[in-house]
Amino acid sequence: MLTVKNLSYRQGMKRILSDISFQVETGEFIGLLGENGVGKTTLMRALTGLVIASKETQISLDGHRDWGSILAHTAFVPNLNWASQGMTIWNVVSFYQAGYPDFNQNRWQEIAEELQINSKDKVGHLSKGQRERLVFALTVSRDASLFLLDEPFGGVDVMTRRKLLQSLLRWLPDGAMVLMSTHEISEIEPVIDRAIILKHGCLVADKEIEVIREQYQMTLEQYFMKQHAMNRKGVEA
Ligand SMILES: Nc1ncnc2c1ncn2[C@@H]1O[C@H](COP(=O)(O)OP(=O)(O)OP(=O)(O)O)[C@@H](O)[C@H]1O
Repeated sequence: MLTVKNLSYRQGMKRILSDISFQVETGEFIGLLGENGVGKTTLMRALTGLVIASKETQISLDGHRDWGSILAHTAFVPNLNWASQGMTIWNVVSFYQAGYPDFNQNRWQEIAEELQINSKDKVGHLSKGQRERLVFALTVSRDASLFLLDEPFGGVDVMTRRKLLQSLLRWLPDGAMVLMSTHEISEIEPVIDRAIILKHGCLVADKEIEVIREQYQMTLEQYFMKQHAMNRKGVEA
């Protein structure tokens, strides 16, 4: 289980994340939604210690509170900036494999084949979409407990995106927790269990999809638009 309590983050004078608390149960797939700049990426970076959250913040993953254990069980590839342009994908994978003992070679091969990732290609020669596919494949190839997927399919064409979402459920290890940010709300709806919505750096909604559909009789997109229309006091603006 992932528990996040009172997560806040400031950059200089600017408050980016304010007092965010939520839990992810074992096996849950969470959609992290919000407009551009609300703090989705920053939240994921804070969960991996890449940005230092305020001292009140408490994060625990499967009972672990120290960063060493949290990172060992969390799969997150924020970007490929660490790889030099001249490295081949094969080099990148070897590097990654050496750094993560839970790297699942069989899964990597299956994903790489499905995504038509050619291990001989150089990182510097990849298109935006191809880089995203590689980041996605590296992330999902780990036998981690928590998977942080930050807009994994932004530059990927719509047909591949849909196929990947379905395959993702098959590829993930049993009991895996997923936090995935996306702007493709209707595409993510069929696969997620719960939606967390951020607005102005605050968590404004944390709802199960079943509740949104059955109790509120809304699609996720309708629910998202409704949250978007609310002002800070929870009244429709
Ligand atoms: N490198 C940076 N330098 C300064 N401010 C930044 C930087 N990166 C992000 N921010 C600020 O942090 C806030 C949150 O950004 P973040 O990237 O987490 O948002 P996001 O919800 O992931 O956005 P998007 O949907 O556009 O990817 C933004 O409003 C931005 O002003």
